[in-house]
Amino acid sequence: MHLIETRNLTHTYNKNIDALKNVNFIAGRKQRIAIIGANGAGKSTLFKHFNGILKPTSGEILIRGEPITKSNIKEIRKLVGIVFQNSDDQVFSPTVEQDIAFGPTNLGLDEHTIEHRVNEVLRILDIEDLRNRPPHHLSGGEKKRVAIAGVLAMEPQILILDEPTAGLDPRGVADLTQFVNRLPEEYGMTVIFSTHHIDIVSEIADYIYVMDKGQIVAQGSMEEIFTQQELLSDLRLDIPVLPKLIKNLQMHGIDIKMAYNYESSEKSFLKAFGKKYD
Ligand SMILES: Nc1ncnc2c1ncn2[C@@H]1O[C@H](COP(=O)(O)OP(=O)(O)OP(=O)(O)O)[C@@H](O)[C@H]1O
Repeated sequence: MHLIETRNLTHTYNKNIDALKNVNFIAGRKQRIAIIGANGAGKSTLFKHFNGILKPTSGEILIRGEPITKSNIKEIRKLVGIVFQNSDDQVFSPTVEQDIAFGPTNLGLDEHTIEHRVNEVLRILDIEDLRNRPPHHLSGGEKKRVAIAGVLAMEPQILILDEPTAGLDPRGVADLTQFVNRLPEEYGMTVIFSTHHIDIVSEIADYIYVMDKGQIVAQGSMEEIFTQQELLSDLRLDIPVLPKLIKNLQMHGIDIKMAYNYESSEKSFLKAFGKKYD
């Protein structure tokens, strides 16, 4: 049984905008899945089906093998946490601490557990210094971290991040990359994220879906996706800078092994230049 499965999921807005067309998507335990696609491809619409915010026009969405119904929607929202693109809509309490406590409080947890969870996510996201600040006065990147903390405090099994790096500074992007990479092993979570920041895809994802005009047009490992440069370019997408550079070097006759993320590229470069990697 898959954690999330969609079968020919189709969504039409206002009876005339086909935002999703026959989408077949699968997410398993402890996966890190990237969904890439140009503006309007349907990424956010797909996410809104994962916890029942939207209902399919046709087709199915199954969470742990079951369709979303009135009787299980509360349980499903505990299981699937979504951080939306616009963090403004997700932070609203007088202080950051209260804001993060909102979800766990709604789950009916006791005070001690709530306090523990709030402290834990403030630490994980390195925002302890924001604890007593009003969230609506925070910067965009700070708000984003608070929004992620609020969802994480509910300890979802599946974390959905809609463009998580939008508005983050370079250090924020690096921190987020590191943080997301730890979630599957340390917390057993599955992470599904969309992004226009292609270089983080190669640092985080172990599986990629490519969307265009409401459809999944390609899916696979980094190697399977990033070797399709022409398709990506036709869809207004790109490949990460490191494999692009390595490919150019190979075309200039340099004997260097293809790699996709920073760590494996470093190994490839050191080997190509006759240096030992330790
Ligand atoms: N509430 C809505 N009502 C009508 N049309 C909508 C609504 N939300 C999205 N759409 C349309 O559905 C299509 C898919 O939009 P969606 O937001 O899912 O794309 P996206 O891939 O997340 O885009 P982006 O990268 O710009 O965030 C677009 O054509 C969009 O204009």
